[in-house]
Amino acid sequence: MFVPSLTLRDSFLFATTFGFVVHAIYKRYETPPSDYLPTILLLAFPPVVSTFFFHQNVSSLLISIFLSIATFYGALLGSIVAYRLSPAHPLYRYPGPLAAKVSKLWMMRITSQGKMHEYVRSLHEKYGMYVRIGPNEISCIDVSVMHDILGPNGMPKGPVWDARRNPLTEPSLIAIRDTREHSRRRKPWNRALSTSAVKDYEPVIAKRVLQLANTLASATQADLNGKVVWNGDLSSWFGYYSFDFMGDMVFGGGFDLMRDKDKDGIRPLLRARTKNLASLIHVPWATRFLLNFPSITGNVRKFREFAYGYARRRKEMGSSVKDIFYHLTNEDGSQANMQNVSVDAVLSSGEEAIVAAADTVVNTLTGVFYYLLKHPRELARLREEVDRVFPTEDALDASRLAGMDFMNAVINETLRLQPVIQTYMERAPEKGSGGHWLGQRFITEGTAVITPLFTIHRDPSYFSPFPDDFYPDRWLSSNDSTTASSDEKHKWHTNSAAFLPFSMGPANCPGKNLALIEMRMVIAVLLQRFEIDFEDGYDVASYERDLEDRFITQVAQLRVSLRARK
Ligand code: HEM
Repeated sequence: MFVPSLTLRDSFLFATTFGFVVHAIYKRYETPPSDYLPTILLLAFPPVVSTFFFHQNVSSLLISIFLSIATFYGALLGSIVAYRLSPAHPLYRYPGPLAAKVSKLWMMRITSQGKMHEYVRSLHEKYGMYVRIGPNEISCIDVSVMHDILGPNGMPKGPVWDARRNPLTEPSLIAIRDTREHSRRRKPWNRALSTSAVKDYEPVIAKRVLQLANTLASATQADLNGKVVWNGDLSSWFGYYSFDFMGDMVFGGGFDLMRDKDKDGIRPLLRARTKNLASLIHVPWATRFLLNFPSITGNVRKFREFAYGYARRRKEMGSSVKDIFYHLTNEDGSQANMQNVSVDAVLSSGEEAIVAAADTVVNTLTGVFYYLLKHPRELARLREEVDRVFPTEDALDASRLAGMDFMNAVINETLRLQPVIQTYMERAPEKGSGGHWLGQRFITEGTAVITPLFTIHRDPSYFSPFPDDFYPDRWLSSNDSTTASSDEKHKWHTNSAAFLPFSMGPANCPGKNLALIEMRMVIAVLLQRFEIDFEDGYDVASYERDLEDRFITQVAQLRVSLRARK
């Protein structure tokens, strides 16, 4: 067999050229590392071959290996960095931090610190409406193009969703990037969360809300001064409530956290899962590979097994009522378009429903009480509204609750300041489309765009004055897209087109109605039953300090003191 022999100089040239070629192949074909054969061929084969050539010139095998690896990977990484920073890159003109332009590892590091929302906001303050936050990713806060990004003629979901799905099973709705498949799988969700379906769920919500209020009332005890109080973390109790309700609606019951206090540790498990997945969003191509490491993604797998277990049980049990699972799985067989949905897809729907619904409601409810307790005047106004609308009976009538203007203003203002998805609502041009227009700007295929709500919702050009402060009044003027209140002291500017807590377009939140009913009932009934204050000694500043952006907002404790109202 002919074995070529190369000089030392040619060996360097060989390894360097291979580095450039492999970059070109990766750029063209985007081979993920989970495709093991191409990965081995591209990343291991060239250094092995060039080691052989180096060894023809250098007697030490170790030095040959070192020279080969350093030259090949040096050329590969150098080529990647040079391209990402060069005028040839389609995002060359977009400003942003150098490290972010070079590698996604930069944003991964920021995400791991839990303050991505604040960081992205600081970037927009420095660079403007459009910021390059990754080699192939921009962040956009230009409300005039939100329709082009999220709307019906916008773009499908972006690559972060590849990281939030199990690559070994069917993706759940939220992670489907193909527009047609998404629209097919979205139909049962629309049915399950339609106004008429949600009406059927109201008695279940009311039952769980009363259980929450009664459990807290019975937990109150006389303190040293003879006052009957309950001191504790309200956010945990919202977690118990929310899980119990979603357990009823998705799995036909089975969770009883309000009764048993999360003895199985479901909430900490979900929290750990959320944290693990958050950092992975920046390296979606590595998810399948990383899922093999229990230390990195053990919680992801464990939560999935837990949710799949309940979903399987619910599927075998069948339903006695039309709950969410009934609609999602086409239990009555009435939907022809659902006949081909696999068991895997059904099970992942169960997991998705819990994840999408539980944490979102918990964090928003906790935020509402945090802001109300910080603003006792607004708390008193809301209590007055509740007492006026429900003077004698429990506040459980969803249609009257929906008509309470100040209640809605308080919820809106909380969702403005503390959106559930703070940063990563991401979209990317459809595969094969070549790109997409955002107004006058063309975004090439391969670029992803995020619309960071935390930044948009606090932008003074959309919400003023005091965009960082809690002022429910800004929502009380007319419903025009840009409004100013007649309040003499403050002229409010509220651009409702910039208010997107439930997103917009074909992938917006189908659970909005359900979430609002759940939240209004809890808020109203707790205000009817209890006087509420921060617990003595609670460090109020810790709430915002400890709040984290883990793709989904994560709130820490909210320690309060409850006293039964006379
Ligand atoms: C305060 C409560 C909630 C907020 C603020 C919220 C917010 C959101 C947002 C912003 C999205 C879209 C993300 C994007 O555009 O990329 C979304 C999607 C979704 N939400 Fe919610 N959500 C809440 C509660 C719920 C509830 C109670 C459910 C019911 C089960 C639910 C189910 C879903 C589903 C299934 C999706 C995926 C939709 C799709 O991909 O087509 N959410 N949510």
